[in-house]
Amino acid sequence: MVKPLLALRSLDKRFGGVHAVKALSLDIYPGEVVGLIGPNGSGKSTTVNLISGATSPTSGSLIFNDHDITATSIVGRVAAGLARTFQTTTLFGEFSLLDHVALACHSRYAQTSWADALRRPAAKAEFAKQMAKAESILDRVGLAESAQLTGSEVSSAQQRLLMIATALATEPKLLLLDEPAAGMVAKERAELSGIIRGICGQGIAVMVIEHHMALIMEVCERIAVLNFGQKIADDLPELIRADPAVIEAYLGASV
Ligand SMILES: Nc1ncnc2c1ncn2[C@@H]1O[C@H](COP(=O)(O)OP(=O)(O)OP(=O)(O)O)[C@@H](O)[C@H]1O
Repeated sequence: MVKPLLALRSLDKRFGGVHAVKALSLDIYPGEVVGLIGPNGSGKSTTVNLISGATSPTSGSLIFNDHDITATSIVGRVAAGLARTFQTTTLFGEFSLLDHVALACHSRYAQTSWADALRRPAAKAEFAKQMAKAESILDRVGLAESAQLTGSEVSSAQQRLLMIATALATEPKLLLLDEPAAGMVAKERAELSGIIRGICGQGIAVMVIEHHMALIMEVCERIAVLNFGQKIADDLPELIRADPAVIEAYLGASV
């Protein structure tokens, strides 16, 4: 039997009087694309923050790749193979797209700063390897032709793809995408769907939080639904679409 890559076990998060996430249990398996949907304020971002380590649970635990990561730092989680993007994009204005991804590749850099400073052959070889890796990642997200442009010279959709590229540079086993299609038009969303499929095709599990239902229904193999912090459904897209509780809480007449 395949073991889950990530297992959330009765996760609870309270912010003072606000009970943002309630006894959430959820499994994510290697290479699958799981959607997390729900109305505004239902706890989706808090869940991503709990998984990425940006916030700690009030109770409950997280198991990742057979290890309990409940108390593991963000850096430790990235090293273990967890990466995320954010609802808002953050860019270094003067950096090219290639620079952004190459910088993110440093999380897997095999040489020491001393070897770099002394320009040892092994450090030069590692640098060349990391630049080639950065170029290949930009190609995977359709940004190869824009590699030398700065972040401010590309469209907001391309900036969002760049955020995915920098997350991929950390070589994740699980990628969390927080509203990746925000601000994208139909053509850009279609490209994003293909990119997400390509990522999971390489064995990386993806969790997508997104309000754009057509994208979620098209790209996800499974969808979990939150309402008032509680999971109310976790099923195949076609069953989620027809689930009366989900329709009442969230979908309404939108699908
Ligand atoms: N740092 C915080 N301090 C206090 N309350 C918070 C904090 N973060 C989230 N909340 C509250 O927790 C609840 C869940 O918020 P969360 O942002 O996780 O929902 P969401 O489903 O991601 O919403 P949206 O779709 O609008 O982004 C909300 O009531 C929110 O106001």
